[in-house]
Amino acid sequence: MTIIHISAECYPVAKVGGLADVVGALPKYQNSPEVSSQVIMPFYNNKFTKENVFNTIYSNQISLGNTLVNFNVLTLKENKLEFDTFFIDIPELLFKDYVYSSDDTERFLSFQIAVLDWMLSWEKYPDIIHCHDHHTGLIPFMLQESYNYEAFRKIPNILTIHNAQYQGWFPHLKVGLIPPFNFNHVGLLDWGGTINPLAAAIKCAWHVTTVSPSYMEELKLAANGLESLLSAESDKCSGILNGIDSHVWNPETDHYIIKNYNIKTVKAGAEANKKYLCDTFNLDFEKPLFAFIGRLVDEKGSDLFPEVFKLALEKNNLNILLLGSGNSFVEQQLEALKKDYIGTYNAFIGYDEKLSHIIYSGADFLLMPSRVEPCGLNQMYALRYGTIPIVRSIGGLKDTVTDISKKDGFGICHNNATVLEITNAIDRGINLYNDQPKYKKIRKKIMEIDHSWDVSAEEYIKLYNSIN
Ligand SMILES: Nc1ncnc2c1ncn2[C@@H]1O[C@H](COP(=O)(O)OP(=O)(O)O[C@H]2O[C@H](CO)[C@@H](O)[C@H](O)[C@H]2O)[C@@H](O)[C@H]1O
Repeated sequence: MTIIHISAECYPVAKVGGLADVVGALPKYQNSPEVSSQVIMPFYNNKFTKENVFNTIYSNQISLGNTLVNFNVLTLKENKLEFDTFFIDIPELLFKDYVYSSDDTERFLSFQIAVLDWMLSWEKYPDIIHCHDHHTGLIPFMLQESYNYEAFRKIPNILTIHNAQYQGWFPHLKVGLIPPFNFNHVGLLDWGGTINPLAAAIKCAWHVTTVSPSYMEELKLAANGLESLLSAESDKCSGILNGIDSHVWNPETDHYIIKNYNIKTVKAGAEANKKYLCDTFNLDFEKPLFAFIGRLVDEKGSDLFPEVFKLALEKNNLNILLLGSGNSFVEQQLEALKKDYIGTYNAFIGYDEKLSHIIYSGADFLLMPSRVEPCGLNQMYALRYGTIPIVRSIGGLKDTVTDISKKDGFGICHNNATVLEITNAIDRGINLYNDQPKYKKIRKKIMEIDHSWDVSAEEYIKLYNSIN
């Protein structure tokens, strides 16, 4: 079976968030003697593409409306990834030092057309086409409706929704950019009077998955306008929980962290990493360290942090360290807080993969007060590194973290994303930290939880077989 994943991000080539982690791991775990799982993604102008050498295996032109656009398909000369990866190089549109921008309609539409045009030249077509998020959401529509791609009509295709907040909307005025199709079916592109690639994919894909079972149920109630569509299509929808790449995210071998450790050596290992963080960010080693890593957007509850942090830091019994970027007003507030709590608070506004690994290993608690969390990978990384997650019970967080008050519980959960509930949850964390025997027992227990991709990758294979 040949599976083609089509995505805007893939770790370690290009990462903005969790989409990259999933697309960079799932194919590895799907590959077997019977299965070849491959990735097609855009060719960006970034660190990875600068540091690697590529071969051009195909060149052609696509029509984007009336404009002819040149594209190349590239492969790595020396592929160190554990799956075949193909890069669509469209010099004037995709080859930028960013992944997303304001002209994404043209950028990702040209990417999707180039992928399908190139696939037409293949001797053997793939068995499954697996699309990720709205950037590839017009592919299920084009496979079903575009005259150019009639040869692909029988290939089962899947859409995975990593985040339904973003839908890729663009006005009907631009419909001419999409390759010719039966215009009687133009309604398939529409949702609420505009072209909505995510909605089109939900309508046309053979099956739709979300990255956790709870998120699928929640989307039927709140999906940024797509609730009724997801309810109507629910027969072909299901949730499959993400896994983590337990080779990349392994405290025993992680080359980013200061000291490696396993379940037996976690005390010394976690302490060495915490010490590094305290020295680097001027924090107090003796106090528990609460951390946040992620995009500073409302979905993650980050707008609540300035108030939450002030209230918590006033008590002077903890440290807080934040790594993230996003909303500039929140960024400014978090920066401004630094001068008031020197010695117990710090924030690194930006993106830093290495630092994120050190934080997962050196922090005592990881905060995730998300308003929306389709799956969430951070809590699973935290568990593997022995850092106790403090989460709002929503989406994938609800599916992966059980409160310590329950039988076999190991995390701290709260029901609402409010300042009061988050500060209460932090207080519960401090109480747990002060009970060191209990804290250490839980730390060992969470490191044993297995969230590797093995189970979920198999679930996807079963799904492909069922729709084939
Ligand atoms: N400033 C920074 N510096 C370094 N690393 C940073 C960083 N900000 C974020 N990261 C990293 O990016 C990843 C974020 O993963 P998430 O699952 O939390 O996020 P995201 O919301 O992007 O993904 C969406 O897709 C994923 C995958 O399906 C779902 O789990 C999730 O719920 C959904 O919102 C983690 O690897 C994290 O360490």
